[in-house]
Amino acid sequence: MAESIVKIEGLSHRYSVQWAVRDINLELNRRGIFGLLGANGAGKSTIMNVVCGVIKPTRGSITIKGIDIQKNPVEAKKYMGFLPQQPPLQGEFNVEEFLTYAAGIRLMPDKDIPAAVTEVMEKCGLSHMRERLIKNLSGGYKQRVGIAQSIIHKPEFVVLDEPTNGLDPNQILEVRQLIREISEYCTVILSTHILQEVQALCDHIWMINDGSVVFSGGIDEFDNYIAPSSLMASFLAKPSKEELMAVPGVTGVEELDGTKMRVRFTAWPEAAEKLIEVSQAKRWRLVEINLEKSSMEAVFIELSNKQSQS
Ligand SMILES: Nc1ncnc2c1ncn2[C@@H]1O[C@H](COP(=O)(O)OP(=O)(O)OP(=O)(O)O)[C@@H](O)[C@H]1O
Repeated sequence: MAESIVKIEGLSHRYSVQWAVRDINLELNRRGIFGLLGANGAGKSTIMNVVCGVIKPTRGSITIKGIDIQKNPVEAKKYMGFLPQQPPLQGEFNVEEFLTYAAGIRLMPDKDIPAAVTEVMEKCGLSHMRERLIKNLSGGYKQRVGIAQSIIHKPEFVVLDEPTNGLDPNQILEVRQLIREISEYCTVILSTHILQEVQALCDHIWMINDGSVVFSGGIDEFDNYIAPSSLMASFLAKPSKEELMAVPGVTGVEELDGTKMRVRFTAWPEAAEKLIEVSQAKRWRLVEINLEKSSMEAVFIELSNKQSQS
């Protein structure tokens, strides 16, 4: 197995008496965009802040490239970048000055800073804004600067907390494209409560609910998390509702337009197989059959009601 880039073991954190996250175990050892998905208050920011060394966990350990962030934070932080929910920008600086300052904070050698600033401004589409005061930038450009400061030192991985929050639709698309480009040379962990965001960007989802991981898997697995329970069938010799209800496993029938019927069932795929078999035997002339999958929103709601790791 490849060397782990980030390893979270037994992470639990409480702010006062209440646990914000409990017993989180995650490991990342490849490039890609990993989504940390969860409703507001699920615990995403707490996990991100702990992973980035901003807060010390009540329990558990985090290593970055094998380096313990609590024991050796300066060394561990060389390998990571972080864009918090509120980007740490300085409005009175222009873009170039701010990125130079950010590179200094990252302890980059002085001689390497000008070239790194030029490179990151190019990567993030900021070169033409280099002299613009940050306070005068649009939301989308401010977010680009926030992302630029997180990757200026060429980290192995970068953590982006709600990176498209508050942006307009065009800015969202531009920032997503930038994140895709960054993921070609850097592992990205992205926190969001927006399903379309994970769908558009992520290879892998961890869903957090009430401080625990309730799902870990690919987008397709997430999409197929709820077993289908209805299908749409089109018959040229349409049977009656009663005839369809008599097919073993069918629990409900709804007439739709023209030749179409919606058929609900309990067991997948047995009920659908049985429906095809009976259709042939009774010459209902079944010409189309489509499974009706649950929406990602339905999966999100189902997982939001789940309590612990699967
Ligand atoms: N500084 C704090 N003091 C006390 N409780 C906190 C603090 N920060 C977060 N919490 C609580 O911890 C839980 C997890 O919060 P967290 O901010 O990690 O969730 P989140 O998934 O990032 O939510 P959001 O998407 O709204 O930022 C919530 O119940 C929140 O109220």
